[in-house]
Amino acid sequence: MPVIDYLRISLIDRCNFRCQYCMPSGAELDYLLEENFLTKDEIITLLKEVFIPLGFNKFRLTGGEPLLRPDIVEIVEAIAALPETEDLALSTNAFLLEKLAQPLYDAGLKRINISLDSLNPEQFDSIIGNNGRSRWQQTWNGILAAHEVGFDPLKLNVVVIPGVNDTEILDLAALTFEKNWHVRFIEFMPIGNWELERDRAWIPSEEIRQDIRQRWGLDSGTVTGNGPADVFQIPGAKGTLGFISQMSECFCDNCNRMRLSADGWLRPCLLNEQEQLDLKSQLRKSPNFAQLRDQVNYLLDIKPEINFKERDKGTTTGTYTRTMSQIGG
Ligand SMILES: Nc1nc2c(ncn2[C@@H]2O[C@H](COP(=O)(O)OP(=O)(O)OP(=O)(O)O)[C@@H](O)[C@H]2O)c(=O)[nH]1
Ligand SMILES: C[S@@+](CC[C@H](N)C(=O)[O-])C[C@H]1O[C@@H](n2cnc3c(N)ncnc32)[C@H](O)[C@@H]1O
Ligand code: SF4
Ligand code: SF4
Repeated sequence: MPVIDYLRISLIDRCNFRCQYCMPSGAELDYLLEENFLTKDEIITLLKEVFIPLGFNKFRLTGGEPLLRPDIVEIVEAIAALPETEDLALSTNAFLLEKLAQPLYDAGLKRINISLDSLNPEQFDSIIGNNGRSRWQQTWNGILAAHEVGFDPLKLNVVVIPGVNDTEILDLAALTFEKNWHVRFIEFMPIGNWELERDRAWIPSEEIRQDIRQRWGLDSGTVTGNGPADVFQIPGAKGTLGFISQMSECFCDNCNRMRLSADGWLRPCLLNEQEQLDLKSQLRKSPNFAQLRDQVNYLLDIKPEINFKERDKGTTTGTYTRTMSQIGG
């Protein structure tokens, strides 16, 4: 069994985008009250007193859109300053990144993963539900700013939606000729938008690889990461291609992570809504950290059982009550 040392920390459940596959426009979402978000100090206390003593040393900040947190730079700075932190990364849609790239880098963030589902501004706007105002250019500027500041690796996440952006796969893959970027194609998961799942489902990564292989060839590649991507490279390209194939190839055997929601619930598996632990309520009373560590340890012990018993249920019967943005995708 792999070591579980990677915590994905959701900082906020809100977002300035409404991606079709995640929180589609019109979907009724119950947002958390701000007073229920874990504060920077509470996050640091949980890391110091609970997670680091249990062996966690890799952290990813996500959401919702984590750059909407006004204290994002301070949170990065505080986690980066913990001597035990081995890896600190962020997932973002890059809309607010142009101004934040440098401060985040200076605060100690070294890795960044950015959602980018299309190179075509109209298509992009329709996927992210732009509400009448184009978001493409500001997002692209954010990506370029991250590149210029020196984030390396810089990963671009593409959720492939059949009939929508699958025609752009070769264009997106071709970005890796010019730039040392890591373009990752993600199979759409049935979380967040039932309509999309029922209509068009997902495209297996191997089909995408086949298209790329036929056009340019495809070798295996390497890139730093803690996640489930299989990495390849077009011969002669500067960057790499990653494939995240949670639907066609189960990667739960190698699962190394847990998730902490913005309101402080610890979730042992993305696709499982049982056995969650409410850390915030305990933290806000008079916390007994030894007891909290025991409770988290228990979740670590039963995690393999949760993974395998519940994953199939999650992908076929549609029992999720929270979207990726609410869980911390
Ligand atoms: N099924 C499943 N999918 C996941 C999990 N974590 C990430 N993913 C998928 O992988 C995509 C990319 O995740 P990122 O936030 O970029 O993180 P990562 O790939 O784990 O990060 P790296 O450390 O850079 O490899 C997500 O959008 C999900 O679709 C997980 O625990 N389970
Ligand atoms: C929930 S977002 C949060 C961070 C940030 N807002 C962003 O978009 O990168 C994290 C990741 O979840 C992915 N995601 C959301 N819904 C998904 C779904 N139904 N299937 C697969 N990936 C999904 C997004 O593409 C993104 O890469
Ligand atoms: S994928 Fe990220 S950017 Fe898109 S709606 Fe979800 S949280 Fe927002
Ligand atoms: S579905 Fe659950 S067990 Fe599988 S990789 Fe994701 S978090 Fe881990």
